[in-house]
Amino acid sequence: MKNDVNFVSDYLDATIQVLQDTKALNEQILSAVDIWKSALKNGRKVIFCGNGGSAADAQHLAAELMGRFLFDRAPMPALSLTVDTSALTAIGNDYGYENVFARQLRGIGVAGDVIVGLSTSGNSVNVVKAFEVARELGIATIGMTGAGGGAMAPLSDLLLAVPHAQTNYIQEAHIAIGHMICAMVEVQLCSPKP
Ligand SMILES: O=C(CO)[C@@H](O)[C@H](O)[C@H](O)[C@H](O)COP(=O)(O)O
Ligand SMILES: [Zn+2]
Repeated sequence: MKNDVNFVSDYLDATIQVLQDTKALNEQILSAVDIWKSALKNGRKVIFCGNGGSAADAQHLAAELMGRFLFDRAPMPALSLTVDTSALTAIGNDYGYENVFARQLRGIGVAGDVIVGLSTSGNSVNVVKAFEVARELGIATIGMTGAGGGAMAPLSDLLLAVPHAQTNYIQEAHIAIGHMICAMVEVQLCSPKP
């Protein structure tokens, strides 16, 4: 790979292809915008979770809403369940890693919130368990996954399944989708501060 002169070009071609194929999710992405907007308009919040690179994406997207995306405006309530190392280690240690998101969601989630679970396989058990709790509490579930959606598919009110099977390419499409949703929610819900 070190001497593969085509690697960069081939990699980017593959990324571009996955992003092209992600256009097939147009309707679902617009539906996600409506779900986020409706939660935020009702004073509810957008909650994110995921593992590894998807944990980074979860935090990244929550920060776009709490901070700013394209322009200065009021903060939108959002958080990621991946950020509190004390909660993650205590819950992981005492109740098992599979419960790290579900237990936090049970603690802070209320009906009308929305949870966005990012998992390229769709099979990360801690995200699946969070979706089960969300269903119990009346929290809308948006799954951001790879092709098929795995175990999250039947638990997702809305599934954004990037049509690819390889984690890195799926993650690259996830962050593009997340950014698009943030942009549309911000423009449709907020006025720029004068
Ligand atoms: O970022 C990457 C790979 O690009 C890794 O950290 C990756 O997120 C981890 O292996 C995750 O545990 C994968 O979990 P998931 O996407 O199947 O839920
Ligand atoms: Zn990664």
